[in-house]
Amino acid sequence: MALPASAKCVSFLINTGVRTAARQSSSQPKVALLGASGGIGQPLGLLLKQDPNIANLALYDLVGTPGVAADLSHIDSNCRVKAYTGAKELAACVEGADVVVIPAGVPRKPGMTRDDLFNTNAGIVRDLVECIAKAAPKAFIAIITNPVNSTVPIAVEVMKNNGVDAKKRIFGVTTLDVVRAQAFVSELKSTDAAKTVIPVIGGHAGITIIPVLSQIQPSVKFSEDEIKKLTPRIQDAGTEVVNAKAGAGSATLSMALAGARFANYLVRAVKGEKIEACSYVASDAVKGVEYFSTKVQIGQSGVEKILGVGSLSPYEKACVEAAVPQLQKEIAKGIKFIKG
Ligand SMILES: NC(=O)c1ccc[n+]([C@@H]2O[C@H](COP(=O)([O-])OP(=O)(O)OC[C@H]3O[C@@H](n4cnc5c(N)ncnc54)[C@H](O)[C@@H]3O)[C@@H](O)[C@H]2O)c1
Ligand SMILES: O=C(O)C[C@H](O)C(=O)O
Repeated sequence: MALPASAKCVSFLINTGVRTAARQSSSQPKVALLGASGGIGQPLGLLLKQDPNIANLALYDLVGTPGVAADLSHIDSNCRVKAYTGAKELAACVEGADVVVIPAGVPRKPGMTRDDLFNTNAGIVRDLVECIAKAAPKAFIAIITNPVNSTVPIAVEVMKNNGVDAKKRIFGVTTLDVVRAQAFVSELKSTDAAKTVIPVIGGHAGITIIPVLSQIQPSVKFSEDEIKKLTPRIQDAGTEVVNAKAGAGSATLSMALAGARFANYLVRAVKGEKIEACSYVASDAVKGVEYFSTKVQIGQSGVEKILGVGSLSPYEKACVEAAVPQLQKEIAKGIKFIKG
């Protein structure tokens, strides 16, 4: 028996942890996915193809996009898929996009930090954003490519160099940290994973990842010992996957879910909803750093409100203090890469 259309498309939206307000528009959003043939790109494309909010999906990579697009286009959802391959087709891919999602770049191998990817990935993000600045300056940009703590400032600076103030439209995707926190806690505490909501603040590398377990909804009590075990587990979860994959890359499937969830927030914001979600953005939430992840309110113009870190436990406050110097260094490295 055929599933009703509404049931076909929505399963990955479970536990968005999002509060919504007014819905205004029913336009036909276009999402461009850069790095679409990769470990994240392919399953992310699969999920985006099923998102009923997305009308057009443009797939870009250096290789392989015709095959991925042909495959995805045989799925019976209403979203139209088109392939773009190589730098000459990038502008056409992003032109008219409401949201550009970027997982293009190399992943870690065991023993590497995310910052070790800087030398390769910083240039990739710079060049992609250079083109977006010209062909789609109003697009929301969701950056997955590591090191996110540096690639987001790189993107903002490239836009600035092109005369575009895109600070409010450039988002570092930290949704996987939220997804992991919710998964680990619901497993430990036998709570409903679909209803467990945990903000994760800071950045996206090691000790800059700060799960705010004290703000969990619905309320759950943790012992000090549980908090001291859960926090580093969430901070090191990416490394756990890198080691388990033993040289074959980093998180791709859970990241695809997280990327699709975040892209869904952005598309719905473009269409007129008010979305509250965690993201690493240009922010004044914490003194001494220009970029920080907290819950933000996203609307049609991008980040409308930085919702701040909220009330933190003494342990979480100490985590924020410990994260600031690393964030400062990684943000400065990104800015210097563009400004010289
Ligand atoms: N933010 C997060 O939470 C998070 C989670 C997981 C992975 N990542 C990061 O995502 C990135 C991608 O990971 P992956 O596992 O998909 O890697 P992958 O190597 O499997 O895929 C990367 C894709 O990018 C493409 N690519 C490379 N340079 C390009 C360019 N200039 N233009 C367009 N496409 C280009 C490659 O051809 C490849 O298809 C890595 O940097 C990884 O560290 C981030
Ligand atoms: O850990 C990585 O290198 C990939 C990603 O940032 C993750 O958190 O899984």
